[in-house]
Parts: sequence; structure tokens; C-alpha cells
Amino acid sequence: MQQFDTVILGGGPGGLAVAYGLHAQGQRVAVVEKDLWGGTCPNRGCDPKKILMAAVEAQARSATLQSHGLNGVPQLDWPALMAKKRAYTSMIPGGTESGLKSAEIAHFHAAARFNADGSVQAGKDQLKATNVVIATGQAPRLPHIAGQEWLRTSNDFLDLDHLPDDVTFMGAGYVGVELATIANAAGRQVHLVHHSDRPLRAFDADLVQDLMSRLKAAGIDVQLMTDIVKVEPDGDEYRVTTKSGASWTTGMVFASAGRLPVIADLGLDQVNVATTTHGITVNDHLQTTNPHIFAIGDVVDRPQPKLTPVAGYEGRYVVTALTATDAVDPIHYPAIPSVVYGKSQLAQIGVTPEQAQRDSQTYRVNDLDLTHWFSYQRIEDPKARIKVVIERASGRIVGAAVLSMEAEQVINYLAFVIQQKLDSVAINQSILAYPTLASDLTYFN
Ligand SMILES: Cc1cc2nc3c(=O)[nH]c(=O)nc-3n(C[C@H](O)[C@H](O)[C@H](O)COP(=O)(O)OP(=O)(O)OC[C@H]3O[C@@H](n4cnc5c(N)ncnc54)[C@H](O)[C@@H]3O)c2cc1C
Ligand SMILES: NC(=O)c1ccc[n+]([C@@H]2O[C@H](COP(=O)([O-])OP(=O)(O)OC[C@H]3O[C@@H](n4cnc5c(N)ncnc54)[C@H](O)[C@@H]3O)[C@@H](O)[C@H]2O)c1
Repeated sequence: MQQFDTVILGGGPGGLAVAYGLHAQGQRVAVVEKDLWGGTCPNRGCDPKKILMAAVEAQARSATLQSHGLNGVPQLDWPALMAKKRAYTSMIPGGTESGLKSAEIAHFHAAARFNADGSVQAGKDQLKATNVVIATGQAPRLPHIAGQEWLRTSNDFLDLDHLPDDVTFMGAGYVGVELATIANAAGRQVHLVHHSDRPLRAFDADLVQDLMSRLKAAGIDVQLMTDIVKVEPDGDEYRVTTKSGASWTTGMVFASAGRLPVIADLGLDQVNVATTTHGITVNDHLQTTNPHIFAIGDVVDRPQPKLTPVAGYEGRYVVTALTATDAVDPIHYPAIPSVVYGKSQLAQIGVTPEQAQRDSQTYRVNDLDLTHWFSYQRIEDPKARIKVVIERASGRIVGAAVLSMEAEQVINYLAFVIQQKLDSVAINQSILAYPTLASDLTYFN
């Protein structure tokens, strides 16, 4: 039995934020990881996806500038791109582990599980701690259809030696839209199949429709209101069949129909930790139904989007909660930006235009077509639009939804504007380099 102040289950962005934070405060901590040190984001999520996306973005920039004195659109070389991705990801687990080693943070490579006495079993090691933090994340959900065993996931896509000529994505959420965009840019025939009429449900419906039009214009076969019911081998390929009886052959089918919390094998019932189908139940101090066990990041059942910066923020909150001498306030989140990356990026933050329309006494919405604004005309962005939500009483921006090739930058500027409660007078106090995206900020409200 080894004794610690805090044991952390999961060595992803959430768990590592807790481990380093508590270690810096002088706690004896141990972190347990069953698979790849670093977790989903740097190994098989955000970072590898964004490495592939760099080539997609460069290709898109070249394509739109064909009428702008540029000749020729570069082609994606999948093996070379994958080699670049692997050069990055292959270093992550070792680099993360050696970081823990040099910080002298105890770490165990094993699937952790609670024992009935509340200790944590990590392989042959039994770890006893005053508190435990669960940060075990989510894993891809495989829909229950005939031929489920033939479905691949984002983990497979992001490490494919060979990308088939024709691929199908089942589910048009973040993962489906982003990976479909990459496969399409690599010159593959792509089917993006969604079961309802509302892909990317958390985002503004008008802007999602604009994005779907962009995906279709790029040649992606977007099928809404379509249920895939069967996948079966057909020679070297797979045959996909829908509920309406339509069918086609495709090289690979990827389940991009959401992710599920990793909770099944943790022995949570032994330690009185309640869960729902969405994850671990926590209060507004991120404490589970067992007061000595906390949970953070993708594994928790909370309404905040499941994103790396959110996992890190929750990790830092738990560090404060476990080291403060006085009682800490409930967790309060700043406005959280989310971005669906691609040739056209879709981003959102704060009060949504839909919420604003429901409460039009409090908010107004500026729906601006930015396509002909200099910043977007310069790069020949085919469609740039922003809906800015403004609080009537203060005149301040409190939310926005953006579609453009530059949305990831615009949304981060707006994150500062919203967080710092800047009104247009305050923004005008700064001299911002012109002509840039930042210098557009004063015209949004
Ligand atoms: C394809 C894809 C793209 C994404 N892109 C973005 C993006 O662009 N931006 C963004 O912000 N977010 C993105 N995300 C989401 C982001 O990866 C997650 O929000 C983030 O990784 C959550 O961190 P976490 O620490 O909660 O969980 P994870 O990173 O999933 O880490 C949990 C860790 O716990 C380990 N574990 C599980 N069970 C046990 C056990 N019993 N014992 C020990 N260890 C265990 C797992 O192996 C894993 O390493 C993406 C996700 C995917 C899948
Ligand atoms: N850019 C980013 O920040 C980024 C990128 C990828 C993933 N993520 C994170 O990972 C999480 C998971 O992403 P995701 O795309 O897997 O999930 P998601 O929940 O965003 O989307 C899955 C979609 O699939 C649909 N669906 C469910 N069952 C289906 C079926 N049988 N057939 C067709 N469609 C079906 C759902 O209605 C949903 O719209 C996201 O919520 C996000 O937090 C973030």
C-alpha cells in the first residue's frame, strides 16, 4: 500500500493539470494512465487533427486565391501528411511521462480501479489517498447497428496508413464534419450521413446551414435525415444500407456519432459514486456523490462543452479546492469558445443568437455578412458571416456565432472582449494594427 494526498485517474489534459497543480502546492500525488500518456487531445484528438488541418487550410487558401494572381491548387499527399502527424504524436506519450518523471510525480501505467476500501488498484500497486480525482475522459460511441464490428472511429482515421478513395461518416457532429473535411480535401469521395435535420446541434442553425452548403459545394455527399442501419463487407469494400433502403459501397465507415464517458470498469459502485449515461454526477464543486472523490473533464455529466481548455480549467479549480484553507466558491465558467475547424470554420461563444431571440428584451442580434469586408475580401473567403449578440442595457457584446475562414481567431478576440466586459468605447481606446481581424472588432456592435 502506497500513501498519497491525491491520486488522479487519467493522464490526459484534465488529470495532468491536477497532478502538476497539486504537486506545485506540495502535495504527494500519483497519476495513473492505462493507455497513452497525454490522453486524447495530443494523441488522437485536437492536435493530430489540427496538424492534418494545416494542409487543408493551406489548400483552401490557395483555392480561393486562384482569381487573385495565384496559379495551381496543391494536392494533399496522405502518406507524407500522416508521417508529419506521427512525427508529432509518437513523441507525446514518452515526452509526457518523462515530464512526470523529472517533476518527480509518482505515475503508474495501468488501468485504475477502486477497491471496496476506497483505495485505488493500479495493476499490482495499491494506492491509498485522502482524495481521488477521476479524469478518465470519453471514448468513441459505436452505434448499435448490424455490422457494428466493421465501424472505425476517429482514433483509426487519425492514424490511417491508407485513406480509401471513398469513405463514409456516420454522424455530423464536430468529429464527423472535421474529418469529412480532411478526407474531402485529400481528394476522396466523402459521404457525411446524419440521422436528424440538425447537424452540429449546439451551433447556430443558419450558420450550420451555410456550412453544410460549403461542404456540399466542396463535393461532400451530405445526407440528412438518414439512418444507416447496416454495414457489411462487400469484396474489398463495405456496403452501407440506410433505413429507407438506399445503399452504396464505400472503403471505410467511421462512427462519428458521439462519445461516451469512460466509467464502466472503474468500480464506482464500490465507492458510492453516482453516474448517468452522460458521465459522473458532480456538484458545483466538481465533487462526486462521494465527498473525497472529484471528477473533471470529459468524463463529467455537465452541460459545458467537452473541450481541452474546459478540462484544464476544471483541473485548476480542483487544485484550488483541494489546497484552499477556506471554503471555495462554486465553479464559475467564463464564456467558452467552441470551434469546428475546416476550410470554413464555425465558431461560437457566450449567449447564442437563438437564446437572444428568445429574450429579445434583454438582447439584440447583429447579423452581419462579412464576405465583402476587407479582411475577408482580401483572402476571397467565399462566405463570412457573424451574428453578434449584444446586451441592450450595457451595449456590450455577450455572445457571437461566426462562420469564416478566420473564425478561430475572431472568436478568441471576442473571448477577451466578453471576459473583460469591454464595450466599443473601451475597444477604441486600443490602437490595433490595421488592416487585421482585430481592427474589425469596433464595428461589431
Ligand atoms: C477527434 C477529436 C478531436 C478533438 N478536437 C478538439 C479540439 O480541436 N479542441 C478541443 O478543445 N477539444 C477537442 N477534442 C476534445 C478533447 O480531446 C477532450 O475534451 C480532452 O482530451 C478532454 O481531456 P480529459 O483529460 O478530460 O480526457 P482525455 O484526454 O480523454 O484523457 C483521459 C485519459 O484517461 C485514461 N483512462 C481512462 N480510463 C482509465 C483508467 N481506468 N485508469 C487509468 N487511466 C484511464 C485514458 O486512457 C485517457 O488517456 C477532440 C476530441 C476528439 C476525439
Ligand atoms: N473542434 C473541437 O473542439 C472538437 C472536435 C472534435 C471533437 N470535439 C469534442 O468531442 C466531442 C465528441 O464529438 P462527436 O462529433 O463525436 O460528437 P457530437 O455529439 O458533437 O456529434 C455526434 C452527432 O452524431 C449524431 N448521431 C448520433 N447517432 C447517430 C447515428 N446513429 N447516425 C447518424 N448520426 C448520429 C448526433 O445527433 C450528434 O449530432 C464533442 O462534443 C466535442 O466536445 C471537439
